[in-house]
Amino acid sequence: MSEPILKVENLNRYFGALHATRNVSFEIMEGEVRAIIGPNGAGKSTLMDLITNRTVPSSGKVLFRGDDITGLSPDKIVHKGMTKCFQISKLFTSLTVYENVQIARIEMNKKTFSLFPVHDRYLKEEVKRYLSLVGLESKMNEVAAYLSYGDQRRLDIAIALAMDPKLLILDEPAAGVAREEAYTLMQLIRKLAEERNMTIIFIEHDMDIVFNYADVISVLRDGELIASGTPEEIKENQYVQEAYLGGGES
Ligand SMILES: Nc1ncnc2c1ncn2[C@@H]1O[C@H](COP(=O)(O)OP(=O)(O)OP(=O)(O)O)[C@@H](O)[C@H]1O
Repeated sequence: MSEPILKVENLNRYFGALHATRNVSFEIMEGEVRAIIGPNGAGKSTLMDLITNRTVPSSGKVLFRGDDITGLSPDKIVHKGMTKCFQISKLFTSLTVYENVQIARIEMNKKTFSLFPVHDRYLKEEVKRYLSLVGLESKMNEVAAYLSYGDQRRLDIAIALAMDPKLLILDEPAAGVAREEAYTLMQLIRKLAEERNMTIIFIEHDMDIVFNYADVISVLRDGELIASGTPEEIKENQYVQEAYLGGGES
């Protein structure tokens, strides 16, 4: 961890009269695993949509790897190295596991090396490599629709990895999977982050996952960033204690 890979400066977003993101500023260091927490409607998804420019900010800036990416198309942002998983599943459920990653990789290669088409054999090796990173190589010929939900999430991660992200944004990685599987997925995500020096931002409601797997936690309330710190620091935060840890109960 050295340089900030992402800087968010005074981001605001209004939906009519609703101030959904209030002057949010923060930095994320390269290689960091950052959790974003906050109650329903706090503005977590809106903030991620502003960072990936799926929602245009009312004011403020997003800097990624030193470049101002505010207003850049989501597609161009992916090619700069920022990918988001899980919000809208990109899986083609009637295709195989292999084909799903192959399509993502062909798309990525097309835009990156348009003058030099990638050789079939090389592409096959690449796809297998992404599948082995998430433990799905042995299931590569299975149809995506028939995978377990946990394996579909792994496939979603493999597709995201095929975009070669420097920053991977995950929307509730633990949602909808059994506790064991949630921990396994988070261990996988952390391992990938460490091995590939990838930065992770994840939105999560499950505090066990958040406190076990984040390096830094940011807390949103009513669109405002009210605290950022290590799990130990955030555990001491009065609002977090009251809202999440039962500290406010009499
Ligand atoms: N497109 C939109 N139009 C109008 N209001 C919106 C829109 N998107 C979000 N909002 C509002 O902005 C506020 C923040 O919503 P957001 O979905 O970002 O919260 P969240 O923290 O992600 O919530 P959750 O945990 O329930 O997903 C909410 O009051 C929501 O109703």
